[in-house]
Amino acid sequence: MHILDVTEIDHRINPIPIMAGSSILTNHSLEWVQEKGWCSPVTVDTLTALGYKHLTAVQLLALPQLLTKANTYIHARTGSGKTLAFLIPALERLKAMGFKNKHGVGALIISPTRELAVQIATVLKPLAEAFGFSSITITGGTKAKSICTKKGCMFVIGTPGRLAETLLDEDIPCLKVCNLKILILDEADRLLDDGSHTQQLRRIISALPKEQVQKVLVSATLNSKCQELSKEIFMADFSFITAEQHGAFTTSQIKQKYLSVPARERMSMLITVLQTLQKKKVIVFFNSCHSVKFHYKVLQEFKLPIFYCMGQEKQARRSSMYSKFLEMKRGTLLTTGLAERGWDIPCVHWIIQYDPPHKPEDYIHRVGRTSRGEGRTGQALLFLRPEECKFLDVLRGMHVKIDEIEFSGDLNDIQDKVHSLIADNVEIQQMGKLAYKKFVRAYQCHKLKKIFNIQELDLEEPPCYPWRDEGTLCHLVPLTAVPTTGFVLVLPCSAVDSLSATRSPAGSTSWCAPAARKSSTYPLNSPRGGEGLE
Ligand SMILES: Nc1ncnc2c1ncn2[C@@H]1O[C@H](COP(=O)(O)OP(=O)(O)OP(=O)(O)O)[C@@H](O)[C@H]1O
Repeated sequence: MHILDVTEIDHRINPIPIMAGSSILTNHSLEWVQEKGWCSPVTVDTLTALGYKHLTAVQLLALPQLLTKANTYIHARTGSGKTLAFLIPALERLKAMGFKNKHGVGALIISPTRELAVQIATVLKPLAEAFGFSSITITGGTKAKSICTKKGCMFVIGTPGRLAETLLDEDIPCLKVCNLKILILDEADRLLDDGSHTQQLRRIISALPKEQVQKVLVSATLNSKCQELSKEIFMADFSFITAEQHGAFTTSQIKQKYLSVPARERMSMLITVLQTLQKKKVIVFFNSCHSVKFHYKVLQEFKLPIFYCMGQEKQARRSSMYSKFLEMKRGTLLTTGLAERGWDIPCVHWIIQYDPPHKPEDYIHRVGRTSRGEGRTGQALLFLRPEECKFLDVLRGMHVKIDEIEFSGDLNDIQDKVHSLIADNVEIQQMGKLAYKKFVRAYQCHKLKKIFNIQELDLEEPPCYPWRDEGTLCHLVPLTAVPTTGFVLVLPCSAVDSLSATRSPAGSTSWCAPAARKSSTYPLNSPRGGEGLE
């Protein structure tokens, strides 16, 4: 396989293209690209009207490469302009071959989430209109009738499940794919890593022509597993282009930090951090929807400017929360893996990973939601329990530069407030129990089991939520290992009976207020000279 990287642009294109420092842009103007014959005046005029002047490195690499019709993997760090890198050549190729709306679908773009599909459609819209090309988006909830417009469907963008259903539906004849020329998988590793997506992808591919379709797979993290699987699914060879000379996955403009916080202090620490960042635009990642809801409920009580958006909720609410956050100047969004990939939300100042990412690649995509485009900066904060700090070695192995941050301050007041809030509110208790079950389940299924090992969690402290119950932790550890002091505990009778120190007088399911706990004070300065929160 031929691997073309950014150093090779220097041979192909003079002068050396990359702008100084951490810029994602090249020195090459749109006019220069047009003179090379790589794009038409209509592309240049439209992009210029939108405020673009130069191509980014990945765009400069992808354009001549994709015009050759070769099957290609496109790799470049998060926020470096991969969307236009695959859209511009697709438009140019269809134009060059005289593809018309009447020929049916010319380019099919698949994305793992609805939000990302809509985002790609938004980037495509002005360009497609300028070319006179039609485009439609097919995601969960799209009605078959609305698909067949008079304008046609030259570009189709969608999510795997709904696309598979629609393309295989013979009652929707306007979606003619027999002339398809280009198939693009955005966030390809996510699409190929997920069993249900892969199944839908296979169904889609079965409906496409076997010959003539150029396949383009795009991601900031194209691992070898994804490359092997794609070769098997498509039965094709690929070229690999990367805009990263030193294997970087994220821009150096993201200041990445971590906090080592014992389990019992995590919630108070999160509240403290969010109180400090009230005037910033922040995304906080959790590992389950139940965890998002539980933390939302608790954080609301601290009058923080928060809201949530996650996968398992009605599309209308999800879309409205997404649009709201898009427009906001400040505020905190609590979310799950839904927002991990591709979201191009302007001016996000901070990314907080409260629950560890499921895979190292997810870390890269999560922090990549800040510092996007040219000249933008941002910060990322990873919460780790002390026993999880081995994860830092994995990140550093992926060229992630991450420093420790420490706080000064006493968390006791907030901790007391959280405990009494939970003790007084049955609804929050129930939400917390569910969240805790999901947390344990997610932890058990973690891809990096040697690091995120449920058996190695500090069982003297509650792992994440201030209680455990028989259905979750007690089957994982001998009951004797369950601590009897230092946390709020809700246990069913059987478990409570064996924990005399926490037994309620009635002997029924009990709620025990926190007993004496260690107080913790965080020194002001980071040992490695890191900064505090800004
Ligand atoms: N040539 C360009 N000049 C200036 N800004 C650009 C250019 N191309 C793209 N951008 C901006 O860069 C930002 C990130 O682009 P895009 O969403 O395509 O990134 P990406 O590489 O797909 O990121 P991710 O891997 O996170 O999905 C967008 O806000 C976009 O407007």
